[in-house]
Amino acid sequence: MDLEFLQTVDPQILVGVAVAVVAIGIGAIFLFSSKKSRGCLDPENFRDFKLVKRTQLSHNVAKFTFALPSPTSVLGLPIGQHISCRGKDSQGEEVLKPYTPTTLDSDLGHFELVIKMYPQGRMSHHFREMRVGESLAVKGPKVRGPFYQ
Ligand SMILES: Cc1cc2nc3c(=O)[nH]c(=O)nc-3n(C[C@H](O)[C@H](O)[C@H](O)COP(=O)(O)OP(=O)(O)OC[C@H]3O[C@@H](n4cnc5c(N)ncnc54)[C@H](O)[C@@H]3O)c2cc1C
Repeated sequence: MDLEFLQTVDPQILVGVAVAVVAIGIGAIFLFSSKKSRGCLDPENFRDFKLVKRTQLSHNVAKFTFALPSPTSVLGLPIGQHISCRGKDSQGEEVLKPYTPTTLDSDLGHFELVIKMYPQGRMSHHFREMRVGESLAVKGPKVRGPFYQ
């Protein structure tokens, strides 16, 4: 392509066109990102997610698939962060434990947890007893410092 004509154009006009192109690009990126779903989690309040599938992976590990509100919903958990799950232990006492979904926001409409269940584990009891159709109370993202306590 012959670009010689550019040498005849006023440099101020060229700068103006370049600024306009960059501004349109930034605007398009902003528009695209603001249209993305903001996710289904609330860091302050628990929300219920229905268990739609349970797959036993080994004698004490199972994959739990939970439905999001719509087939196009995303969980909205940033990579490296985790959720807080609420359940009841074998004594009926409330227990909260952190878990890291194995799905990403590229997985629409559902999220998965792979859970190892310990014989004496308090939250393990909750997951062991969970059946398809029941709901799990989840809040997040749960962010802590670099060291988990
Ligand atoms: C950031 C983060 C993310 C996590 N993500 C996951 C996840 O995706 N999937 C998952 O399965 N767990 C995950 N965990 C662990 C989870 O939070 C619980 O600690 C685990 O499920 C055990 O909880 P519990 O209440 O059943 O056992 P507890 O009641 O806390 O423990 C009771 C007994 O169970 C046994 N036990 C418990 N945990 C262990 C262990 N780690 N190793 C050996 N014995 C143990 C011990 O005998 C213990 O005395 C995560 C933890 C953190 C900090």
